[in-house]
Amino acid sequence: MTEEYTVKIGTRRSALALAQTDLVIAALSKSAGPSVKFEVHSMATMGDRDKTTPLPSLGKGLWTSELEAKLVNKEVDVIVHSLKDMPTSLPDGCVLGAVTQREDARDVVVFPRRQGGKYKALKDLPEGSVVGTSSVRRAAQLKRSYKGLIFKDVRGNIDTRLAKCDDENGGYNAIILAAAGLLRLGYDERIGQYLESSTEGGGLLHAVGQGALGLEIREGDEKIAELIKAAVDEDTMMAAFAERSVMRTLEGGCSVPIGVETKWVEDEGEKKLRLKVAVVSLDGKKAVDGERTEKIANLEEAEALGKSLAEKLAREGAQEILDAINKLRESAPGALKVSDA
Ligand SMILES: NCc1[nH]cc(CCC(=O)O)c1CC(=O)O
Repeated sequence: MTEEYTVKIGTRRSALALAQTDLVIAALSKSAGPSVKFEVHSMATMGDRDKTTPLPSLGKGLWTSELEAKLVNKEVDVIVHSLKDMPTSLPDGCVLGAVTQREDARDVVVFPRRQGGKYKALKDLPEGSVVGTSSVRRAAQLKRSYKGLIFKDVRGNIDTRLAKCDDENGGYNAIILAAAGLLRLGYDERIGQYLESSTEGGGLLHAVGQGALGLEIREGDEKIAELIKAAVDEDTMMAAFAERSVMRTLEGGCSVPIGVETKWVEDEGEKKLRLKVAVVSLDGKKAVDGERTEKIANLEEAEALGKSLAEKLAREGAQEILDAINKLRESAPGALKVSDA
């Protein structure tokens, strides 16, 4: 007889977080069968509640810590996170048990509806146009290529940000969002331009883990570890471990300008993982870029690839850039906000 039990799933309460949790439950139910029930426990985390403190000042676990406390005391058994919101070092007793198949990992430009499709790309925007993003990674990389654009904070969940973009009094001529969130919520038609390393006029590298979901579980919980294997996408998981290893090695949190891009490629007849990394100063004036392509067979090799490329970039100037940002964080946290508008 199959044992009947209930798996409690922790998640944030935003529309995107709930949609992502539904995707995971659908994947798990298929293999677990009818004897396993799923129960959703949603909550607003500090990052959801505090809408004014600059993100860099809220610390690393702003989207995750309160859910992890519930995991450790067994109020939930699995947490479904946007992988990019998960710090690279987890609390004692918590492990990243599964990474799901990636949605489009790229960042995208959304233009206000009132502009009526007048602009198709960032390079078409007139000098002095205002671009909304609260991410220093996005702003710093775009400042490299678009000297005439002005960057301004835009906070809130995806619906809030789209509304601010469309608001005539909001002052934005474009905002930057992750493709994954828009696609998962069915806002495909709002995507005005995809940004990636090869974008004409200037693109950017996405956040570590962007577009993938991370399932966090208790260390040693073999039953749940086995259950969630059904949600794993091996290629995404190895790529994500390489990306997270870059971040961990450079000791950057979500508030530092580190961009990555990973792709599985065919190289000399073999399948390899290509990892690109960019570390950029806040003003976009200094940047260190790197790329490496290697055969990767497991998570340890993926982490080793990320670590060795990160160490090389650190020696080539990335450490200097990050040290300057960390010094600023201590002396003037407000300076880490994006706004120069
Ligand atoms: N920082 C918030 C956040 N966390 C995950 C996503 C989108 C989905 C994803 O990247 O997986 C977003 C919104 C955004 O950056 O546009």
